[in-house]
Amino acid sequence: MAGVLVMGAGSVGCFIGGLTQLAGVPVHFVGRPRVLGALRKQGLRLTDMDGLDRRIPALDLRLHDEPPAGLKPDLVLLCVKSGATAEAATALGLTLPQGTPVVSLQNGIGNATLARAAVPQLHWHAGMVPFNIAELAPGHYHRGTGGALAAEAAAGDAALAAWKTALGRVGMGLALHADLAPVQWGKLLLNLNNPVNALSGRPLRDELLERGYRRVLAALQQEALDLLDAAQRPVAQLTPLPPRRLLVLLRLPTPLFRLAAARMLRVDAQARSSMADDLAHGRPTEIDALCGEVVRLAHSLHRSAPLNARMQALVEAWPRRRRAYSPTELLQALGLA
Ligand SMILES: NC(=O)C1=CN([C@@H]2O[C@H](COP(=O)(O)OP(=O)(O)OC[C@H]3O[C@@H](n4cnc5c(N)ncnc54)[C@H](OP(=O)(O)O)[C@@H]3O)[C@@H](O)[C@H]2O)C=CC1
Ligand SMILES: CC(C)(CO)C(=O)C(=O)O
Repeated sequence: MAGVLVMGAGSVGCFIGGLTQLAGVPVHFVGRPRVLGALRKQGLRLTDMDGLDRRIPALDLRLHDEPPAGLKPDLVLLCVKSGATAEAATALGLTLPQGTPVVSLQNGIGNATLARAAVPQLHWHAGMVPFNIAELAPGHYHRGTGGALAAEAAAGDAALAAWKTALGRVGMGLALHADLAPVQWGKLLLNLNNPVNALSGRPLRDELLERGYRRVLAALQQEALDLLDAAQRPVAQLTPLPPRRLLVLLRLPTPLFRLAAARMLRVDAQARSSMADDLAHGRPTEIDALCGEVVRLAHSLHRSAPLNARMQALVEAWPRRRRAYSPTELLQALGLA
């Protein structure tokens, strides 16, 4: 591949862009001063739970504060948070040649569709990142859970196939799907844990070891699954258990859950959801792209999604509260106690 452009050098952009560069592909990173400043000072360090520890010196990083004019990348990775999609897509549309492929590596269902509507001259692909990436220190990004990337691509798509080959050289999987919607909904079900994790104030592993938080997650997922069934939308299985059986697992008493969910608990002790980072830094969250998407699905069926709607309201009210919810408080706040 001649080159990849990362739009939004944050946790996902730096980690996946960095891996792509380690695979021998020239990568350009577009980001904001906080991250670019750190990368200029100390370069990029990538680590993971499986023992990866690689550095890219600052001198070898191509860093930009906006998409560089005249660049013709083979592929663009859109890695901004959902609320920044329209602005980032517009900036890409102003500089990139018509038809440039862009993969949205964002959570939620609608980012690629939104970007396509705003900038139809680029070739938008939905994508999915299954694992957690944390910024452990300025310029240091760490993968704390496992899984392979996924993206939507027609058979024979040259840009995505070349990226898949490149990622394979550094041990990262990329599954290509003709239709990514079932995978995106499967991921959204898992991301319904983001607000639970963010409001718990705890790392993912500690939060998942509290039955009260797991009961909240199971209730949010069950509401979403019932709606997906009613809408006849298929959901891909992204965990060892199918989504409905996962509900049973989540509701088990903790000693049983600990035994039965050993793979799910293979999470770095300090890993937190991306929404926990947003609350900690006072940034807007992606709650509307997660619980909000479930509420919109309900409305499309002339139904309601009261638990997801309530969870969205709790996250939106966080700036007025700023105190973590205990498992009992969260169950009560959702009317589940
Ligand atoms: N982190 C994770 O573990 C995972 C995240 N995801 C998803 O990936 C997406 C990205 O998340 P994440 O990497 O955590 O987010 P980050 O906030 O870490 O990274 C996004 C970066 O993009 C920057 N940015 C925003 N707009 C622009 C722009 N127009 N030009 C250049 N830079 C811009 C942001 O700056 P600023 O903050 O100043 O706006 C920020 O530094 C989200 O949809 C998230 O849900 C999916 C799976 C795992
Ligand atoms: C990887 C996962 C599910 C977990 O935290 C995530 O997508 C996020 O943090 O946004």
